[in-house]
Amino acid sequence: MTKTIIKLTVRDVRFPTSLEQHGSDAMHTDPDYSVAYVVIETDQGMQGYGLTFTVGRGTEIVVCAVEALSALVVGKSLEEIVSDFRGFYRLLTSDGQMRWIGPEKGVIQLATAAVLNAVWDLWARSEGKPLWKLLVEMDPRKLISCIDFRYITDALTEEEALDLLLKAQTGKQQRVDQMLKEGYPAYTTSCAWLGYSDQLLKQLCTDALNDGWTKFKVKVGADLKDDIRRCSLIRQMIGAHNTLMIDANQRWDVGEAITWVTRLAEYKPLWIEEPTSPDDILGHAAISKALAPLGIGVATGEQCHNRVMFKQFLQASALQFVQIDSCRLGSVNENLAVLLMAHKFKVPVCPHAGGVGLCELVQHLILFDYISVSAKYNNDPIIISFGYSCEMLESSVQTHQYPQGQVWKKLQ
Ligand SMILES: C[C@H](O)[C@@H](O)CC(=O)C(=O)O
Ligand SMILES: [Mg+2]
Repeated sequence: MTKTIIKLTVRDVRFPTSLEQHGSDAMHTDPDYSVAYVVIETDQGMQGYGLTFTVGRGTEIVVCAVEALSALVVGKSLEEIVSDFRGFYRLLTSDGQMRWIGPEKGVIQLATAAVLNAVWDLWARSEGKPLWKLLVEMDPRKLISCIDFRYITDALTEEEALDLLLKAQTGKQQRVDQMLKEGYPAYTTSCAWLGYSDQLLKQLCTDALNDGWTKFKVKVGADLKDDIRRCSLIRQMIGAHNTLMIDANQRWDVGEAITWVTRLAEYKPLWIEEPTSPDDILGHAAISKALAPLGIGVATGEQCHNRVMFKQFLQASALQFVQIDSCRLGSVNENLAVLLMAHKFKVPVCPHAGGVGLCELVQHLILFDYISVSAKYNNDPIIISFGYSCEMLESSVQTHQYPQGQVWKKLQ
């Protein structure tokens, strides 16, 4: 029986995280963690949930962009979409008029991500599977047919991508069993947001260590003296055996990044994340080259707006860790392209997940990457139910809806 999408709703949902500096970094000093939250509904009464992450003001613009795309979705059946998912991806990203405001970047790509995340969620739910399982059990040819290879064939052709997936079939069931038993390793960013006091950092770090965390990310970039103090403090607390990463959220120029990170090298960070503009591929290449002798890699991706950018970062050896983002790229379709390119270029994938819903969504993608693509992993349990884990508690959506939700009314 066909499932025709008859309705799409989108809401602006915001959490006032800036009040306590949760999520703060060197560039986003007052983020209110937010989402444009999409629900699609079929004529059979089934729903699919999708979202894209934002940080407060501006969410209303993403909501408008989702509304602009909705006419391309409503009226289509799920079967029609997934029988030519590449074509549907193109329909959304290559609309003769709307592509001018992208293409495949910025607000319109965030909106594409929210809509397509809802479609993938609907597809997984209609199959009664969590998204990762839908992907892992899908025929490799079908998976490939969901990817738009336009602009990336100089780095990865369809045939090569299929070959990578077919090769990774070996040992797949073992990896599924291992993941169900052990889960996939994760890192925490929650102890060391830039606006946190040293006292709070210490307390959160102690709690995280007690909970078994072994990998910690610290925000840096605003003040070198503060960074030295905070990195020294956290390194002392976690010991030499645990992993430290640092994240500057695009704060520096290229030369400044090299000098600053060199000053923090004694704390042995595994990577510096987003040292400079997310669009500066050659700048990232220069930073990578300068920091390699110090054993520090460059990570980026949370604001890397499409597969074409990732392609060039990989071709230019400008990053050592690929940070896919479930809501920045054009949903699962575009993330599949990036996972496969990263595998071809032998660069590990460590997803970005600081934001509403991102941890929930990206766990599906990294499980797929480990089981069906890279077969490489570095160990923390994860819990997943049906779909793409995008559904929010309706009570929470209503309380936080901007500006009419109770939480926001109280703050006015
Ligand atoms: C504004 C966000 O909290 C950002 O700082 C998240 C981020 O950079 C990360 O999780 O990495
Ligand atoms: Mg980051």
